[in-house]
Amino acid sequence: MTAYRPLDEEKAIQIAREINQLFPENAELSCREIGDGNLNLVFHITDAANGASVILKQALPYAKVVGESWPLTLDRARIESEKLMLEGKLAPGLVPVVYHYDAQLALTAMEDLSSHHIMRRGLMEGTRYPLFSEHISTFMANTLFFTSDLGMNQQDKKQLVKAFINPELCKITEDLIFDDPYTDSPNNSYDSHLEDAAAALRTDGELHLEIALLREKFLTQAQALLHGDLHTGSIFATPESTKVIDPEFAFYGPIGFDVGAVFANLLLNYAGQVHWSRDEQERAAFRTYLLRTIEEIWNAFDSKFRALWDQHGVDRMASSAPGYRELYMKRLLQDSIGFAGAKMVRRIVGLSHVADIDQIPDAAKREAAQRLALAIGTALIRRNRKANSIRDLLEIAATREDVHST
Ligand SMILES: Nc1ncnc2c1ncn2[C@@H]1O[C@H](COP(=O)(O)OP(=O)(O)O)[C@@H](O)[C@H]1O
Ligand SMILES: CSC[C@H]1O[C@H](OP(=O)(O)O)[C@H](O)[C@@H]1O
Repeated sequence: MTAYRPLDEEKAIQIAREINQLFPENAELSCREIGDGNLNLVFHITDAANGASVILKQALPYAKVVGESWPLTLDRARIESEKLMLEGKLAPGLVPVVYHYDAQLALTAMEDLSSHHIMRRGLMEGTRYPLFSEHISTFMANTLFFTSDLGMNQQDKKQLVKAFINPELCKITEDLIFDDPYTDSPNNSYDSHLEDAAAALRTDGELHLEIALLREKFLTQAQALLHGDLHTGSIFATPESTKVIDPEFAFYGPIGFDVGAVFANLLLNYAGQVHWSRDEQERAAFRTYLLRTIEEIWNAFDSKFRALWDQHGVDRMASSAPGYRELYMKRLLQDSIGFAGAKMVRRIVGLSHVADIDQIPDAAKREAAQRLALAIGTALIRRNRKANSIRDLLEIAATREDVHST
């Protein structure tokens, strides 16, 4: 049995050689550590002879972004590999293939997706993804419906809840999204020009009530097996293809948390367009594209989820009680809007930010993007329980304006 040890590039090559059938015995392999996320090591290994390649992802026993002072369970590597394999069955073609999982090394060998781009980067460069709404709505409808009490055996579901208990990673979300931004937490991090906006978040009782309710949902509602961190940095895309990676935050939670994550990250890019677009015309066009994408995602998700319910629903009461389905879908929409808002706010004042905003070099433009993201995020949080349609979200985004400080 191999004991756990963090790999370096040389050791990663050795491990790749030991994994059956990844590479021919005498292959000349090269390796680069390419991890740019907050938590893990990611090794890209290539065979010089034919360009064949593989990704080895290894969990560290602490959060990489903070260091050894923030210990973190290695079990997240098991959760990630098992979730990826389940997603591969429920949403074929929309996740990388898992070749191998090593529990001792907390390591997953998976398909190399370097032919794709991280979607966050693509959006920052102005790339459009015409099939994204189709793909991500299928991914979410299939993975969420078939792991919920609506779409799977309810006794088996309880076993899945147990297998995906993920307390340490849930605690990160509970703190970073549903607590820190609303108090004077040492985890928070924001530009000094935002002090007034950050202070306002700490004293806004109406906002705190909505966040407390969303937090309660996140803590208690085992509705479906979530990806748990479905942001555009966890999506590889080309105009033709979409692949979702990095489900180490997976657990049984409220469906709107995944849907809201997608909305939030498209809206963070929307705010960042104050810089990423070349001129006002391009900005308006790209923002229209982003809002249209959100609308398409919701509409496609809603109709695919309902169709799965029609064809594969297992819960007699849920399928037959008059008005239940309408209420269920309306609550999903409201939750998605609320969680989207919470996820936007945390990326501006909390511990971990997004490149769409942080990599804006000009301070005045960055501030405009940050304030726009906060204005949209807080408005979504306030609206969530009153929302009736995806148009509520679109109207909120479209009517908040860029505010330049200079
Ligand atoms: N299957 C893959 N194929 C190619 N590159 C990958 C793959 N998985 C991860 N990466 C690269 O590693 C980076 C970090 O991966 P990610 O899973 O997001 O790590 P973390 O869990 O630390 O956030 C990604 O942004 C991407 O550049
Ligand atoms: C200390 S973890 C902060 C943050 O990082 C995770 O993102 P990723 O794994 O994609 O880098 C997650 O969003 C956490 O909230």
